[in-house]
Amino acid sequence: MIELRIKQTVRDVTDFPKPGIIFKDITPILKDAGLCREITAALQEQVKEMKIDLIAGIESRGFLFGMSLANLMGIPFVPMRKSGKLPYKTVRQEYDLEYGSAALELHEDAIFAGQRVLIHDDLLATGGTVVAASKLIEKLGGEIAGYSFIIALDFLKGRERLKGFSAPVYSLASY
Ligand SMILES: O=P(O)(O)OC[C@H]1O[C@H](OP(=O)(O)OP(=O)(O)O)[C@H](O)[C@@H]1O
Ligand SMILES: Nc1ncnc2[nH]cnc12
Repeated sequence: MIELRIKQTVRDVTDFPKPGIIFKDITPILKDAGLCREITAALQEQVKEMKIDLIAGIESRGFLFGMSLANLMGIPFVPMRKSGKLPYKTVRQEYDLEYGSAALELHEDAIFAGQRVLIHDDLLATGGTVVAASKLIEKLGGEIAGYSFIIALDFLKGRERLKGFSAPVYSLASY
């Protein structure tokens, strides 16, 4: 079962990047090409009945499987990046993290009004990042079709923060 494979492979790193945080390190997954293929296929299986025009992936770990998934589905991928990284005109949203604060940006021509967007990230924790990503998509007139994560830290209540966006939330492994 994919959830068990993911949990057996992810590495817990205590006190990173700050004391008290147990960091879910997905880099061991990336070394297992077979598991990466299975994860991408499982992510696709969860959303295959949905109408999705494009996938928006969140820097940096959301790029890894977000791009693979978009490629498998034959649809575009757009990167949502941390402050100051995108070269063209952007829309911007500040947010708080489990361990700090940051801002996300998106090229203003990345999404057209009415396009249905699947937001992908590796991990849902407090939901601060993905709420900021959702606001960026709505600023450009996009519709949020759903949310796709590999891991959800359910004890941090990120799903509850996403309720206001009325879109399904999928994950492959929950803690
Ligand atoms: O639900 P939240 O509490 O907002 O946390 C989840 C976010 O935190 C991590 O990213 P991070 O900001 O550490 O950046 P990285 O992907 O570049 O490592 C993770 O990849 C998510 O994007
Ligand atoms: N505990 C955690 N592990 C990995 N990424 C995270 N992003 C936010 N919290 C995290």
